[in-house]
Amino acid sequence: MYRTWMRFFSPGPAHQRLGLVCLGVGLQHGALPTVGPRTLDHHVAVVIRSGAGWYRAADGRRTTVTAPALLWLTPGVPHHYAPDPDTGWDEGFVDFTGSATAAYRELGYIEPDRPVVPLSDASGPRTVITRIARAARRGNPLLEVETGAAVHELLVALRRARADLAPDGDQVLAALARDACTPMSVADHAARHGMTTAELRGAVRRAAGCSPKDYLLGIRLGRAKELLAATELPVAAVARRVGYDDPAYFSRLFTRRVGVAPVRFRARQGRTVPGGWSDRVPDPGDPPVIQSSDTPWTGPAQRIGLTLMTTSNTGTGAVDPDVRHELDRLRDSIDNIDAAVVHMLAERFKCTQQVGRLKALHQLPPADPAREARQIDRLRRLAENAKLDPAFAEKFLNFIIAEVIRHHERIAEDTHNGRPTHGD
Ligand SMILES: C=C(O[C@@H]1C=C(C(=O)O)C=C[C@H]1O)C(=O)O
Repeated sequence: MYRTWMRFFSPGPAHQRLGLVCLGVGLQHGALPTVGPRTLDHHVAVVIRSGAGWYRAADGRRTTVTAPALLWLTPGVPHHYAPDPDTGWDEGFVDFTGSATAAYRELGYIEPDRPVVPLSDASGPRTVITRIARAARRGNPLLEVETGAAVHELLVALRRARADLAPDGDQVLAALARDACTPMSVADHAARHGMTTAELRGAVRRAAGCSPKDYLLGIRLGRAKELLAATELPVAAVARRVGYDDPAYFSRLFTRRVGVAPVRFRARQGRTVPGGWSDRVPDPGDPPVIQSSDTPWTGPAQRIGLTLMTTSNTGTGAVDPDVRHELDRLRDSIDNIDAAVVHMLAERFKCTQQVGRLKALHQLPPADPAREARQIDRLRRLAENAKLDPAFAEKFLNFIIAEVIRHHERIAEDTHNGRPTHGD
């Protein structure tokens, strides 16, 4: 016994030019009949979320398939598979084609040589397949574009769910991303992970589909674009902030990859920022949010029906007195801790102001990315030991350091212009 549901579509030439089109989607479970041997002219991702079965390749080799798993059916590659008749399996499949599949192969998202891919969890890909199935309803005027866009998402979800790539590669990438803007070389990064450069290259290629150099360049240029668009820092300062001592070299790299020079990129981004340009370095991991305030806010969000919470929802209403007591007790401690945090921060800023004045006097740059990288490393370790989220600790330190650097830049400016420095 089995149950099956499927839909097929025939996108026209304009949709084909999008680069990726969905040709069909299906959801089925039970002891499904054997598929093949057959060969297709397009791609199919078969995501098996429960059950077991087998897959036989063209050379006759048989592989056991245990959920959660992915079967790749790729053009021109013969395949033959079925669930075990006793257990059956539960699968979702998506048929697709298009010129973009070549790039996905190059990036390692589709591997025709590895038709059976163990997944660590099928729920992410399955959610996307269900969305495609919903978009496939008859009469949906956006069907082709909506399902095509979802195939891109499916490829990302499958890549993320692959059991073989999980923690190691991700950890290496996370560490590279964290230190991407320090002047560390690829060899330095490899050494930090106890790897040879070749091993690092292999790990990054498997995890991100590109070389470490390319991966670091992508992050550095992204950060540089943010600084160019959101601050007035001179290009040389932007170059330094993202790890290049030589601004001319930075400009050449930027121009080659982005297609326009940094100054030109900034000019093109030129737009009116409410409240003017900011000299604060925005933290990409912590985008600005609209704060709630005591005065009712009458901005566009309200005009579209968004209301911000402006009062405490644990006020004087009907709360059990014991709960109220416990809440008050905890909040007393929170208030004390907040006071200590403020006092400690004030002391820290007193020290950093002195560092700023020393730097200005001796013409040292306001920021020291290598020192920051060491501090972040240390703080993450401390956070881990203290059972605090290391990513949060890193964000918190970055937030403080950004403010310190802003002070240092101001002190340097004041010193060079002969003005008395701030904070005296
Ligand atoms: C305070 C300094 O200046 C900057 C601010 C830092 C901080 O707040 O800890 C660290 C490194 C510098 O980018 C310093 O160089 O020590």
